[in-house]
Amino acid sequence: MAKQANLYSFPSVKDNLAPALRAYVISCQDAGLARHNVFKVAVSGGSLPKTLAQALLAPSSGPNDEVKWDKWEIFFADERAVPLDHEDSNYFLLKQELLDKLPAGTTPPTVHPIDVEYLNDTQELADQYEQVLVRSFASRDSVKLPIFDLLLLGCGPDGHTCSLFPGHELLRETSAWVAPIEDSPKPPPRRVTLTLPVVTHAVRVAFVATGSGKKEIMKQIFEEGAAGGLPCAWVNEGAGERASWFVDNDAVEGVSYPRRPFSL
Ligand SMILES: O=C1O[C@H](COP(=O)(O)O)[C@@H](O)[C@H](O)[C@H]1O
Repeated sequence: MAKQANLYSFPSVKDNLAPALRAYVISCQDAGLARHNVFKVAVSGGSLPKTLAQALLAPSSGPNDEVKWDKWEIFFADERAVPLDHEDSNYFLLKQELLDKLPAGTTPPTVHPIDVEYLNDTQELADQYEQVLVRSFASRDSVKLPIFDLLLLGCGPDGHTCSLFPGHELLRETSAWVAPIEDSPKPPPRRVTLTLPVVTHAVRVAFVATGSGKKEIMKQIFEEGAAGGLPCAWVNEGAGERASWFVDNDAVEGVSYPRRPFSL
């Protein structure tokens, strides 16, 4: 049986969670660079970019603590079908919180936003984004699934992750890498998302969830497991010990699940 997802809980986001997340991301980066000289990562929107910025914009403490931005290839775990300068855009959020704040003189990462030419047709938008993945991860004929070095994901208060929502038929998608959704229960309704098989096949999956507003859903995810039907729990089941949760104590207060002391 696959080992369980790791749950790391910290008293403070700024002082404990962010530094641990930074160490974790850098270790995934270094492993990716050792494998193929590039770090392929996909990121969520929502509350994640802000915490990620706290982690990654901190000054480096030495040669083993360097974010090698020029080697990063950044994709979006999900995206809303809106222009890239729209306040609902996950790209816009990441740009505002993180990309625009990289220190002067940094060679920027390669970033892959959606192609806004296809905003009126979410199937085409998803197909075009899948082609972006095909070009980056080799031809679709020769790879069954793209294997990201790391996925950095959020967890909604309903247990959704990416734009994979509880009870939605998209959870049954087995062949597409990127899928459209026209009826997201959380606005805006029209989006594209990585599919569950892509998520569970990543080398590493890191969730970030903070605040007492996540407490009830964390209980369901960790106490009921995949049987509870929540997308985040399905990722935990599919990825096993390759999944790690970076949460604050407020988010998991009263949750019965073993916490691990954070170490790499
Ligand atoms: O709609 C979305 O929500 C989730 C969760 O957001 P959070 O604010 O509760 O962290 C996010 O991960 C996803 O990328 C986004 O499109």
